Amino acid sequence: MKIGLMGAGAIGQYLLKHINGNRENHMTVKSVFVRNIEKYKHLEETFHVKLFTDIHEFLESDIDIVVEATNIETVEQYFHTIIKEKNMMSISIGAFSDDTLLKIAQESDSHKLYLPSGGIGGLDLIQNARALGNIDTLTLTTRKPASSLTEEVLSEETIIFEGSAKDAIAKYPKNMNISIILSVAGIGTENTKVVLVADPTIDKNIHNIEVSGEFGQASFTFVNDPLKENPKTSALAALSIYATLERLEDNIVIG
Ligand SMILES: NC(=O)C1=CN([C@@H]2O[C@H](COP(=O)(O)OP(=O)(O)OC[C@H]3O[C@@H](n4cnc5c(N)ncnc54)[C@H](O)[C@@H]3O)[C@@H](O)[C@H]2O)C=CC1
Ligand SMILES: O=C([O-])CC(=O)C(=O)O
Repeated sequence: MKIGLMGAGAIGQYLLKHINGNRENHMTVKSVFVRNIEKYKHLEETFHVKLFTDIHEFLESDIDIVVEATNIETVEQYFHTIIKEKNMMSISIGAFSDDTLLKIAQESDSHKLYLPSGGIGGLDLIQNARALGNIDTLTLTTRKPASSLTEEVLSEETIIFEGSAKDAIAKYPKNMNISIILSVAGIGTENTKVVLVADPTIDKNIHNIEVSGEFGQASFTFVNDPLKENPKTSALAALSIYATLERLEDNIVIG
């Protein structure tokens, strides 16, 4: 599988290292879309990729799928163009917090949109639970190191947000993408409740999901190590892209 990567930040460089640095898998990043060629020039030699700043040239390059690891605005800017030309995997899930882009993807008869689970898991259960029955409540409680959420110096854990996933992503676009994948898998952004806690005593990103409905009830807790290049981002988010890409080529589908 030939990959076109958008973004060469923490997740992007993790993917370059683990995909192009591993001869065992059947994936290669061929093209990388960046804003500043000079800044990332070194990647061309290290990972044998070609850098692009023009979206059309990037999409016309020798790639099968676009993997996005930039930010919500970039997805909003380029999604329409990309999905006409290629399959896309996107991790800046906040871009799908209203139905606009999801509808376009749903109606596309030529290309698919893949949304990896990112910093959480359990989305198979959530989708199963809502398939033929109701989900009554769905709540995400996220606890992150205070410094990744606020510039204020906090001496104790503080709830900095409580409300819907829709409002959570608007206020914390770099920290609440998981609230949107959870909503999309479950009962929508207005019905999914979020509590966000800034905790000065922890160095992990901890996510707790509580769900109840006709199926019964479930709770999950994820205690994630952050990526050292970007402590806002859990290593699991980068892994979820890598593993979702791998599964695309598998004959056995689990979950
Ligand atoms: N769904 C999930 O569970 C998670 C999603 N994320 C999201 O994943 C995305 C990437 O995260 P990180 O790699 O940690 O962020 P990062 O800030 O380390 O890297 C983002 C990179 O994108 C580049 N970029 C920005 N605009 C661009 C454009 N128009 N064209 C090309 N490149 C552009 C930036 O220069 C930067 O190098 C963010 O949107 C983040 O919020 C992060 C963690 C979990
Ligand atoms: O990586 C994480 O733990 C979650 C995150 O930042 C997000 O959802 O935006």
